[in-house]
Amino acid sequence: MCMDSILSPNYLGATGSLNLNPPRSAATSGRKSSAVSFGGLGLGLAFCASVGSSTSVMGSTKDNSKPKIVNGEYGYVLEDVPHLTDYLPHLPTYPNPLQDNPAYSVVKQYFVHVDDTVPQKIVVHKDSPRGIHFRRAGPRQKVYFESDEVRAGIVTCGGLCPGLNTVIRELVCGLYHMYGVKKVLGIDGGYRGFYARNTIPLTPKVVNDIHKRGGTVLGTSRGGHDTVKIVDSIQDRGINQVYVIGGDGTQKGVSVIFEEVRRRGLKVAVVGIPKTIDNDIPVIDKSFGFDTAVEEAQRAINAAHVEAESIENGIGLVKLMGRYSGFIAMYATLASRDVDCCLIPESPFYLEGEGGLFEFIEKRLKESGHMVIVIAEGAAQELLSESVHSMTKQDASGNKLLPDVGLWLSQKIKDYFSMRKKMPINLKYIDPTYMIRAVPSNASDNVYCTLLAQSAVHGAMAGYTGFTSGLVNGRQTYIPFYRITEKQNKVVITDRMWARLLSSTNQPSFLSAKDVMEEKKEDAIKVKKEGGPTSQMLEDGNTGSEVLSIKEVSCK
Ligand SMILES: Nc1ncnc2c1ncn2[C@@H]1O[C@H](COP(=O)(O)OP(=O)(O)O)[C@@H](O)[C@H]1O
Ligand SMILES: O=P(O)(O)OC[C@H]1O[C@](O)(COP(=O)(O)O)[C@@H](O)[C@@H]1O
Ligand SMILES: [Mg+2]
Repeated sequence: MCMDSILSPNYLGATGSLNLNPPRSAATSGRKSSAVSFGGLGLGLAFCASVGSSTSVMGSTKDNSKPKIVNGEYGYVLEDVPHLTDYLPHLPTYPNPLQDNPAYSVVKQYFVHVDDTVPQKIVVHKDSPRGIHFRRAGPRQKVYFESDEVRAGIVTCGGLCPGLNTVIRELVCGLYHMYGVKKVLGIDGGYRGFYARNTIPLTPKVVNDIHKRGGTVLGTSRGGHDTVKIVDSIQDRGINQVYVIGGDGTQKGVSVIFEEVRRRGLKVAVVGIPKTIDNDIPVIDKSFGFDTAVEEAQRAINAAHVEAESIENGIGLVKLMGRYSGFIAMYATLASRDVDCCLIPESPFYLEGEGGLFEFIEKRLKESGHMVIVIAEGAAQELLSESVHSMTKQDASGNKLLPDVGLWLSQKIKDYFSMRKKMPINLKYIDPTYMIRAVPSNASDNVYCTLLAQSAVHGAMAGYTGFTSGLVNGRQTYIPFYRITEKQNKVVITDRMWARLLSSTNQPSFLSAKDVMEEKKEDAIKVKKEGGPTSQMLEDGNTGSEVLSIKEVSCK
């Protein structure tokens, strides 16, 4: 693939008329901005806006980096996303080119109404407040970029995930075909590619077939996030729309890039697209590639089952990804029905004694002569640290490197049954870790990636910035970065989904009744304090459909 020179930045912008992002020498700390403006956004809600923060662009002390919260009646809250006009109030607008596009112009109400928002909670009680809402994604009547003014940059960061190439493809094609944007650059090899590599020119022709391949054609990396160098590069290359595809770490990175872009007063829309095989990003219904990963995991589970049932006292042990969240293991188990026991980081277990794992294995082997165990990579870490001498190592992004729980558990099971119980077992350990994330995305993930990418493009063209494009309750939305980065999404083991898993595998919960009661009591206290509904899931509000949603509302 041919490379664009690192030394040939385009400072001028194709229109040559209004250049808001001149080279760095001219773009020092002082730059214009004043009051936060909702003018261009048509925020016609009769609500009070509480906006604030503290940039000092062009000497203005107007506070505009705090959350944009709009309060309405009956407890309605809009957690809005920033807009370029928050700090560049006099930007010109242009009619959306889609209005002349025959494919779209026939669609009734194609443009999203300015007041459309999506509730985070869809299960409510008679008296509960309307709660948090996010801005609905989609094309707007007016855009803040002319087609030939746009120079977009796309980067993929962190671990691989099925669908990365589809998102890249649909960003390029969406920009090109919907908005006539011809200049799109791929950043090579993650964040550090902004300042250490040449860019890769992307056109619909170049990306035409990439969705059929796993991985990312742009390459990826961990570490290397240097905010100043990245924003210098954005400025030097004349990039004015940045699309960053990545997980929790990446979204933290893009949020500081956005802050720096705003501090410098640049007309640059900064957009995150959530990627994580572990599904550990909060708020969104699920992350792209997750379904594909769960589907691919079935192959490993099937193999483990075939091996286990073909031999006396056969045990198939499968390790699946999930550093802190056991979603892949949980959904792969629920989908398979061949799994006898699923072990995840959120549900601590113990090996020996009454109600422990060994007792359950013995029981299952006696009942059916074989069993399949699925374990998430982050499970049992507290047990491992007791018995494995492990130095705490980190990857380049600062993520803790975990010792192999699958190998550890295999050894423990073998030692216990063969040496101590004198009960011969045949254990086969399968580790499909990288196989489930290196595959191309399946059909439904491809559709999901397309919607995410197109929503991101519509948002940037409409001047929104500092947002992550995400699916909430089945609707595409724009979510402020802080909502995505503030916590990790985890399986809630006191929720119905985990209960369903337990009733499907009939494994022990490894929780004594006392523990469950205590957890419920803590939940009740929290609810009382916060005045919210009855579970963490209700607070998160991720409901979706019974089958499709990852995080489910439950009433305890
Ligand atoms: N707190 C942070 N602030 C800024 N950049 C970060 C932060 N955490 C991670 N990053 C950067 O984000 C990129 C991806 O992070 P990583 O944790 O490896 O993967 P993921 O985004 O998939 O979780 C890396 O280049 C890393 O340097
Ligand atoms: O070997 P690598 O590339 O560091 O990836 C391993 C890790 O990537 C993950 O899939 C998650 O990574 P991300 O946070 O980058 O999505 C973990 O489950 C796993 O521990
Ligand atoms: Mg991560």
